[in-house]
Amino acid sequence: MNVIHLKYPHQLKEVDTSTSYSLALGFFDGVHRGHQAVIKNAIDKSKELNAKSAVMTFDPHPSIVLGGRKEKVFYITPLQQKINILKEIGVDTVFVVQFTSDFAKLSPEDFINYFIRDLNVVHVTAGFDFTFGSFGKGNMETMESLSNGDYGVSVINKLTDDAEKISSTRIRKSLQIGEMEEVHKLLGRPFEVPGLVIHGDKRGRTIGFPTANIQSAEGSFIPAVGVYAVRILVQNRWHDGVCNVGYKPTFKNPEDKQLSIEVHILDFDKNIYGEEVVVGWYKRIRNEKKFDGIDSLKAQIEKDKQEAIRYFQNL
Ligand SMILES: Cc1cc2nc3c(=O)[nH]c(=O)nc-3n(C[C@H](O)[C@H](O)[C@H](O)COP(=O)(O)O)c2cc1C
Ligand SMILES: Nc1ncnc2c1ncn2[C@@H]1O[C@H](COP(=O)(O)OP(=O)(O)OP(=O)(O)O)[C@@H](O)[C@H]1O
Repeated sequence: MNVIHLKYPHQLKEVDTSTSYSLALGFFDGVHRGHQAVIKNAIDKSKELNAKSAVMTFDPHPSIVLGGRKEKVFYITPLQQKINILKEIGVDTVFVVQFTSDFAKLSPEDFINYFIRDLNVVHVTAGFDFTFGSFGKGNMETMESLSNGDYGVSVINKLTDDAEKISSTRIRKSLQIGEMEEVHKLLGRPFEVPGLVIHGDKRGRTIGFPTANIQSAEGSFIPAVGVYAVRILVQNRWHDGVCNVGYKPTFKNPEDKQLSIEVHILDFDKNIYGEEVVVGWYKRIRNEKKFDGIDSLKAQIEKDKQEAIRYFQNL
């Protein structure tokens, strides 16, 4: 898959203008099921039209440049992870447009001239609520009416779950409260965080539950503090586990606000310090709490482990 970075006013040096594209348009944070429907349509059209399939996304998130959002925007899939997922889906080319204030000021007509016509796009796919151009003045009707027959347009209907639109905003809210089963359902795959196994305090093995301490990749969002059933990808194999996200109040001073992510991997006894891993999040089991001694903590972790085992047996 080809990744092409563009900045307005852009140079088309990198873009092979003899190639035509069927383009899916949007920010696509999370590449959730709604996004997948948009991208699938662009891929299907590319085959019909003998064109390359492409996704145009933006970086950073428009809200960072424009402001004006009530809720905090963090990335469900930071750019590199989004690119990896698009590659897996089978997209031929990803255009990453740098979202600057000059870009944001483009009129809908100019956006179409520079980013659709100049790139030799023969078909545009976006969702029913896609807007573009300064103040979001352009919508999918504008996209169609400004085409002059130069490109075709597909508008994807609203994909809902429980009668509510599947959206990046909705998924962010679920992540913040640790609703990982909901996130899984809306994304169409578990939420994943890549990271590195680092050294912890080495207390885990002394209480019978050794843990891999994970330093998450920069820019990753960590679900709410608590205990979760997770899977962890180690050396190309997924293993079931139980994960604690939190501050270990049983052992640590509450002032020491150092958030840790640690996974007790089931049936596993290898040394994996320094390994790059991916944590896949499935189900929130409980909140983290302060226990009055090691024995009660151990008993609770054993229960957490049994709950994770049951969960994965029924998945
Ligand atoms: C499944 C699981 C649940 C945990 N729950 C708690 C908890 O509720 N409260 C707490 O203080 N620590 C909790 N811990 C963290 C343990 O205190 C921690 O694993 C232990 O201190 C070893 O960590 P270290 O060697 O990295 O310091 C949990 C750990 C695991 C694996
Ligand atoms: N549930 C959905 N059904 C159909 N199309 C969708 C859906 N969600 C997003 N899209 C389309 O996918 C593209 C990318 O959308 P965008 O990145 O704005 O995602 P979003 O989930 O709507 O985000 P936000 O929560 O920030 O509004 C756009 O063309 C958008 O219209």
